[in-house]
Amino acid sequence: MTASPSTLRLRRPDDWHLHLRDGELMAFVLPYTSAVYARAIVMPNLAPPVTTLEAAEAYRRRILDALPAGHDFTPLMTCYLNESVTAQTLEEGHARGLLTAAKLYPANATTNSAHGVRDVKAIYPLFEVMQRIGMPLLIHGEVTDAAVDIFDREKVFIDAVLEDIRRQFPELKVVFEHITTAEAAQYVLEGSETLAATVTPQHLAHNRNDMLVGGIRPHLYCLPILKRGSHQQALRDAVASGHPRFFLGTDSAPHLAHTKETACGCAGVFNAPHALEVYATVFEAIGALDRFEAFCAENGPRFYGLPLNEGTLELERRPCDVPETIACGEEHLVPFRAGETLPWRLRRD
Ligand SMILES: NC(=O)N[C@@H](CC(=O)O)C(=O)O
Ligand SMILES: [Zn+2]
Ligand SMILES: [Zn+2]
Repeated sequence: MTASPSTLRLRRPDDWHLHLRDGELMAFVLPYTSAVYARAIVMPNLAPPVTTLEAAEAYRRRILDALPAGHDFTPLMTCYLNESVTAQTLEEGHARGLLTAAKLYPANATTNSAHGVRDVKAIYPLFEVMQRIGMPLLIHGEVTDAAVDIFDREKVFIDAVLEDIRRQFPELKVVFEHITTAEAAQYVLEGSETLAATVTPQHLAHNRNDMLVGGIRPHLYCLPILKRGSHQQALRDAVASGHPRFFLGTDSAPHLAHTKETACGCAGVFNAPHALEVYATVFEAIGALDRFEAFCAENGPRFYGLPLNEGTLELERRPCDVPETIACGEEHLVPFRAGETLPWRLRRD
């Protein structure tokens, strides 16, 4: 590959961490993802959360029914773990191909996680089953103790919770989702082949100064919260290394603008419209364009044990203007990088 190519052709990517929401908002945001990605791991933190096969099947059907004509997209469904979920649900859902993975949210760690897990050890019997059947465990890795500083919650989670899960269930596939710290990157780099991580475009492109210096930018507020620049650099180093167990997961998490631009704003970045262009910009900035396709389209399916996608897409070196806002019915959404011009543009035929 030349040092500064004018186009990037890559295998069609997948998004291994996505919030599609439900109802009208889901129908509105879905095409941004389904136009680009062949598959996405669909997060189950609806209200109420997806904890049964009936709920997962009905949600999957609603997503498929909302797909625009001509979009070739497969939603990979997940189950929200808590004390109400049965081993039978996971086994049967996985055997039927309905449930690809299950998600651990520590109770109250993030948006719609009030029904999450209070005592992780109480669901160890479910991990036992998942390990046996080869069903990946996806983790929002933050402790929620009031005494732990918000900037330390991911780092503390590793020793307080994750390390014991890894020791007790070494063959359980674990995805440490949306990692934000040097400690998490290091933990995955040193881990066995059953441990992987997703990395978002916002955590690669930004640090907490971007969110807080010169005014507070609520559209960069997400969880886990952006960390200091040295952590951003560690994430960049991890993906630049080409390590096969780091892969694309946008964590696109739409919230209507008025719920973010308020005294107590929601956490979540709506990045589905231009996540791929931002990832490309970061990979170029760190001199890792030769690792870009594997990050987007190979490492994820290999970890999950799924086939690589067949099609390709192309990014062109042409200015791409991101709108300030995107109207959504009477409301609006503010996309990631609103009002900016990105150096890469996805070719949309
Ligand atoms: N990332 C976020 O800040 N928010 C996500 C939840 C999550 O992924 O933790 C959401 O559902 O809004
Ligand atoms: Zn999360
Ligand atoms: Zn998320």
